Amino acid sequence: MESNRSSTEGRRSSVSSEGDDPSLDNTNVSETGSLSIIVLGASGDLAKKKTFPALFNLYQQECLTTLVLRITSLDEGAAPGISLQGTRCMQGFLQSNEVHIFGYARTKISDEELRDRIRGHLLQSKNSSSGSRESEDAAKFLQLVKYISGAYDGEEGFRLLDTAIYEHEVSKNTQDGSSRRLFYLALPPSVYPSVFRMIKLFCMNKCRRLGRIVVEKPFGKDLKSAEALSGQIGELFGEEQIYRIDHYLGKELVQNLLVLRFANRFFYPLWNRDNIDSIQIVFREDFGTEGRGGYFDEYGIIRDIIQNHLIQVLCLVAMEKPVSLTPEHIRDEKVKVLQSVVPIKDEEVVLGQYEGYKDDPTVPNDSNTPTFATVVLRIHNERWEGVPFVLKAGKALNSRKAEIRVQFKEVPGDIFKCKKQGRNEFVIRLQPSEAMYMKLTVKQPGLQMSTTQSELDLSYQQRYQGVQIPEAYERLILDTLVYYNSVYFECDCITCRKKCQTDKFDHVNHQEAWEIFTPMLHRIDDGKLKPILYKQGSRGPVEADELLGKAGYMQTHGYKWVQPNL
Ligand SMILES: NC(=O)C1=CN([C@@H]2O[C@H](COP(=O)(O)OP(=O)(O)OC[C@H]3O[C@@H](n4cnc5c(N)ncnc54)[C@H](OP(=O)(O)O)[C@@H]3O)[C@@H](O)[C@H]2O)C=CC1
Ligand SMILES: O=C1O[C@H](COP(=O)(O)O)[C@@H](O)[C@H](O)[C@H]1O
Repeated sequence: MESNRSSTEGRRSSVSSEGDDPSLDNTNVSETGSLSIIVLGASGDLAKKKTFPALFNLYQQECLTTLVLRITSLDEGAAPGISLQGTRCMQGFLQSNEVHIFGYARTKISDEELRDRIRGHLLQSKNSSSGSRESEDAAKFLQLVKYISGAYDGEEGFRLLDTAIYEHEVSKNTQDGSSRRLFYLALPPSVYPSVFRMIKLFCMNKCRRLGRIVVEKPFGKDLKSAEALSGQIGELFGEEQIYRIDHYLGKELVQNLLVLRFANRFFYPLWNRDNIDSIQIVFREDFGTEGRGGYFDEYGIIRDIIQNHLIQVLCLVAMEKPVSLTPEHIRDEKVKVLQSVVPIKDEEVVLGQYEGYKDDPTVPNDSNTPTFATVVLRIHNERWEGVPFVLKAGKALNSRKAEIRVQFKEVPGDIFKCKKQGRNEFVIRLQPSEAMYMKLTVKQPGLQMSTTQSELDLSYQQRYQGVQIPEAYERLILDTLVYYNSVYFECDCITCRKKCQTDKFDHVNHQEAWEIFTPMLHRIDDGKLKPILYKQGSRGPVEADELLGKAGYMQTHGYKWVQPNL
């Protein structure tokens, strides 16, 4: 222990004295070193519900892949070595012989207590038929998890963390400088600045290219703080080391949006102001802040969901066709959309706060924080002038759902009087039960000539039976790891490096998104815009439905989409 510690400190002092020596940015270093994933904020909600389960799934997929490959190789008489190597390069998921996971937070708990907190969440999303193998895998996975307690702004904790990581690296015989460290900040952004500094000072390994930082949304609290945060992180780390995650971009049906819009002829002529009357992008949750009051009250629903998740979806729905699928080209088009959004009017905003929100001891009694918001955005460009984009997000509502609802205009000169059946709608259900369905008017089957509302339905569970749709965070974390392991890494030119990054990391447009929301957020922070109380388990304030009506949305009465049975 003593010798490890002193060697860590020796290493550290040489790092700090070398400062920004370009030789540290050694792009030729081997990619074979041990991998340490450090989850900061390991005691929290994101870590237990999403980060650790995603890591577990990646860990498990590696086990399964290896197994399947062996069988395939034997059956086909292929050389097993080649197949295995090929898969490792392509997928490179978490290899138990080289990965270690470190949780870090202030809460004083033991390794075992952290494992107990996580265990149930690892198995929650799994189907019970493979129960005992899952539990065995979970037990093995949890043995890779170690916990270190410390402050976010104190040297001591980060030195302990560095020592623990270093011990792991030494145990894997990793050449100094070739170890990989991925720091995942599952923390409220208010602590990012000190955490960035501590990581840089005490935990960043020698080879700059092999140290990565993953940061969560919201990146800042408004335009000014986001710019300040960018400046702080930019002084300490290279842009290629930073991954800004928006997990909505990793959801299957969000990933599908570009394909849907730009690989299908159907949508081309219809996707514009001549045909579309309104677009809603909706996020609903049927639970409240549940122990996250300390984080949530500082941010509120607009910073938590609308400024990032829903605005990213809006960009993909509204943008023009990018020149190609490279992240730069996609970002260029997204930025144009954001820059075309006109300032939000107070009369096109409804805020809500659910009754009982302030019962959380971490929420102040006079909190003005919205837990619900409906905001109408207007895009001033040739395609969308006059079409309201209604963004709606709420906690403690009557259901959990995220969807995009595109409502078309009425048929001109309607000879069937089908107005009463409702307008055509195209709905993309992001979750739960991924689906796309088109609500349309058809002849009621039978002898008489009457019309009814029906749907063309693509329900994923039914259409893609047996296909396991990955959780958003699996994709995202895998991307950061593929960036480490990828065969593309052989060529280090910037274009090849970027190949392995899809557009799930939002480097640019958070600033434009903050520009849209900052004035309204400041009015809320100053108490000039106030939330209306709504009952838990309701649809939110009735004023929000009224605003939707004013924006032109027409509800189809008597129609309800029923998820098809298998
Ligand atoms: N929860 C979710 O489902 C998702 C969350 N996110 C993002 O992840 C980040 C973390 O969210 P989440 O895990 O839900 O939040 P939590 O409130 O659970 O906070 C995470 C951890 O951070 C520490 N912490 C909390 N508040 C403070 C504070 N004011 N100062 C210092 N440390 C604090 C606590 O650890 P300790 O006290 O032990 O140090 C806590 O366990 C946020 O940016 C959020 O937007 C993104 C997607 C989904
Ligand atoms: O980013 C966040 O997302 C979750 C909801 O994520 P989902 O993938 O389950 O829809 C939300 O609960 C949380 O408040 C927010 O920070």
